[in-house]
Amino acid sequence: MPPTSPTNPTTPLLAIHDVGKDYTATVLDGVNLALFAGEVLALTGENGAGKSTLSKILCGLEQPTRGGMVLDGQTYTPGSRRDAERHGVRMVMQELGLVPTLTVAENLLMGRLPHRLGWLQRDALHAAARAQLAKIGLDTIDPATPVAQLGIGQQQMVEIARNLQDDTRILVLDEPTAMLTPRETNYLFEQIAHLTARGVAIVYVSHRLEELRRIADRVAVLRDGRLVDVRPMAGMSEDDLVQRMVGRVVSDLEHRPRRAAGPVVMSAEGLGRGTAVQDVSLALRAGEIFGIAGLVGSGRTELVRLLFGADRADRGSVTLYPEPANTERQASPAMGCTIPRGFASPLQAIAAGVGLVTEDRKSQGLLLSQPIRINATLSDLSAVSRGGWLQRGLENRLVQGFVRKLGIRCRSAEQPVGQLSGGNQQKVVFARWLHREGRVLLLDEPTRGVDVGARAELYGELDRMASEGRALLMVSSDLHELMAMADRIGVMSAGSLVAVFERGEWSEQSLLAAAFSEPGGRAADPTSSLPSSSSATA
Ligand SMILES: Nc1ncnc2c1ncn2[C@@H]1O[C@H](COP(=O)(O)OP(=O)(O)OP(=O)(O)O)[C@@H](O)[C@H]1O
Repeated sequence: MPPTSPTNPTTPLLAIHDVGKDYTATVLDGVNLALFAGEVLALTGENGAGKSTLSKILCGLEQPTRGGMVLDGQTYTPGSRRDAERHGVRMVMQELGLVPTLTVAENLLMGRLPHRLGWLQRDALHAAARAQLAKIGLDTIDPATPVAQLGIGQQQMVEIARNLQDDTRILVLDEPTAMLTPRETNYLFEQIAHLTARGVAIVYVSHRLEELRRIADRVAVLRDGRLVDVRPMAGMSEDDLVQRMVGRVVSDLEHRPRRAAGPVVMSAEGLGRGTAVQDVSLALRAGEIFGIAGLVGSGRTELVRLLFGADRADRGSVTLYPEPANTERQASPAMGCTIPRGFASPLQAIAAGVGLVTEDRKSQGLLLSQPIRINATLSDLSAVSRGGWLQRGLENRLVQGFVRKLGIRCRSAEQPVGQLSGGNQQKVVFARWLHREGRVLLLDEPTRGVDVGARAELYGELDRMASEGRALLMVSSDLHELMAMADRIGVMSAGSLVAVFERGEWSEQSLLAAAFSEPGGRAADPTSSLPSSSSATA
């Protein structure tokens, strides 16, 4: 039963009739869906199932090829985002729409800035902004702060606050918590409860099933552009949800047995940059996954960037250890090569066998207008050439293998990457590193936006890489994922590595407590038992 609306309990606020969308292929077909005032409707499905396309049609960013919509009894054909907003239909997209150089207040009230005799009324502006921020528990943010100075989680919250207007009737949230801390997520959920009590309908798009179960009244599942199920959330388990999404049982988070760690491959000693990363020391061992937990803004991503040479450290060093002559997996006292302040550039890191997968697809250098084939093999042409000649057959076989293994949803390997859904683009980024010979792979939120079925495939690939003796470092906001996959978990807080737990030592609570702790509290020495190193300039 849909929840009752304050105005009318049975008539939908929005009715979607037989909506279809064709690009070069059909990506939505025959979608019929009713949205009721005051409900949270979860929209879920595998990567490429059509969730974003349907959301964009609701919000005027795309127009349907077939079918139509009725909003409150009136035909609804929004031709643009502005048009949809005039009808009270708003969307918080994954890509933030804020202007970084403007202040929080200016972003919040853009287009509605209070003026008097041509002068901007700053006091009125800040008062209005404060009221809007308070709605979402952001009372501590100064409305005069330029958005660029906020952390990414806070920016996401400002984006959400911007869309919480009094005239909002339908709010579409696309993966809204991807960047949020647990505390910010709670504020958001409280705000959603206020909105639904006022009769606002929420469409909530997410791959985070536990969130969907927590917040949604009903769930709609898309598969291959078709709506395969709409039902009340009450009584649905996560397994039920997964089975409806992918049509099979997926056990993505089985806990791995502890891996046998080999010698140290790479270490950091007192690595730091400004206050973002403060003197971090750690050692990555062949055959193990070292997890990094921490809140948004704790320095996790910055640490990975220093290890990869994407930013240059201003203190400390990185040491690389040669592969031991014997293949036995035991800590070897080999001499390492120490690089003061770490790699000078990503090219240097890649040449040394260090790779990076991040969830930030923009910085991955995906060539959006180029086919999947080119993007997947670009990072290592030697894998698809012989004697300096590109071997088309070899390339095709390799790429077909990735597409099959990772379930990349595409027409063919020749489809431009820019036409893929977000999660499928992420799989292409990952595919790049599957065939590369490398000793260390750094992963920053590698499964963000990736659906549950594909995530299981990625976990299998990480297992394989570890068993082949690669050292993996994996940053993740998903503690369950880290606890299932990692052999050790380091926790960052305020730029410092404040604790390192061995498998079997941690609990969700202890990891969270460390993430919220002040640096200088509990600390472990993660470099104990490091082999010796000699200083050298790379
Ligand atoms: N501009 C476009 N041109 C061609 N195909 C497109 C375009 N935009 C999206 N598609 C295709 O439409 C399908 C649905 O994509 P959509 O982004 O709606 O999926 P999604 O369910 O939101 O996926 P994800 O979970 O990865 O975000 C995909 O196969 C995608 O490749």
